[in-house]
Amino acid sequence: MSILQVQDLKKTYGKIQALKGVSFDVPEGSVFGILGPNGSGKTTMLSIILDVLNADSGNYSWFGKPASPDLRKHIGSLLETPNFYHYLSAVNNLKITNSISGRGDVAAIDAVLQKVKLYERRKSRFSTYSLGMKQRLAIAAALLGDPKILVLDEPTNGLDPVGIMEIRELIIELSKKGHTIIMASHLLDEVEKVCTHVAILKTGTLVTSGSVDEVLIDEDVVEVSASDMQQLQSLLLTIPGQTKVHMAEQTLHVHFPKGTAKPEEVNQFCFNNGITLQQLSIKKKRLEERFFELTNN
Ligand SMILES: Nc1ncnc2c1ncn2[C@@H]1O[C@H](COP(=O)(O)OP(=O)(O)OP(=O)(O)O)[C@@H](O)[C@H]1O
Repeated sequence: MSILQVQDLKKTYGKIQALKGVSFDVPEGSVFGILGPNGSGKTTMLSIILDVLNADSGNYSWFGKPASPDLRKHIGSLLETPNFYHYLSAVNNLKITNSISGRGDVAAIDAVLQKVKLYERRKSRFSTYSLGMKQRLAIAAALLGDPKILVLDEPTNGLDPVGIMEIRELIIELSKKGHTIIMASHLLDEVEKVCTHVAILKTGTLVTSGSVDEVLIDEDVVEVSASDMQQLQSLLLTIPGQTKVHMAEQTLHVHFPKGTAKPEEVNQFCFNNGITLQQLSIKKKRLEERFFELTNN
């Protein structure tokens, strides 16, 4: 079931077309990454689906219904880092957040601090926290009221590798606990590690969306090597069905249309033609490689 359906959203700022008719669906339970180079429209998209900004046209629905204040209670969000009080503890900061937003109750504060693994440090001043802990507190604030959905804009921005890893683990943990997470990011390696689905934007246009596997696998690539690489390359150019053969570092990549490569047939073909393969594997594309292919960036 789709938790969010976005249909043909358009938004301009003066002469700038930030979104040029973007549509995609976010499946329930997914960790959905919205990716794109700087200025591609990620923040504009998140601001519209959170009702912070009005679209010029198009629509979106949460749980199959148009946005409403009641539905909004099921969505926690983190668009900008909240202004926490430096001299107050996590607990007291969240009490203030709670009294302003009316989300959750004071009793829920301990629970959200446990979820983001700040419970042990709940009484320490905010000023003593690492950047990663500060970001986890911001996510705790978004979790008040136990929303089914979390919308996060660049949740690892400005963090060091340890902070990034903490947020990654937290997102995976929250997903396991049943939250659907929608996050904008430009850290492709991180997205590949945490996201189940992605939408890729380029200058306001959706380039592709779907499960990470669907987006990554646009063709099959078999990676092979043998003692005589020149001879192998000449032979592979004659194998039925291949669309491209090229040398990549120490191996040869043989491309086939999606879903058609059969490694055992490649092996048999080489063997029948007098070549014993030293290596044979299906090559999986990295999200980074696919992203650059799709956005030409
Ligand atoms: N308030 C605004 N006024 C004018 N132009 C804007 C405004 N906000 C965004 N834009 C422009 O709209 C386009 C999309 O911006 P947006 O911030 O949505 O992209 P983004 O993908 O989130 O970028 P980044 O990764 O740099 O945060 C950009 O060209 C940006 O300059």
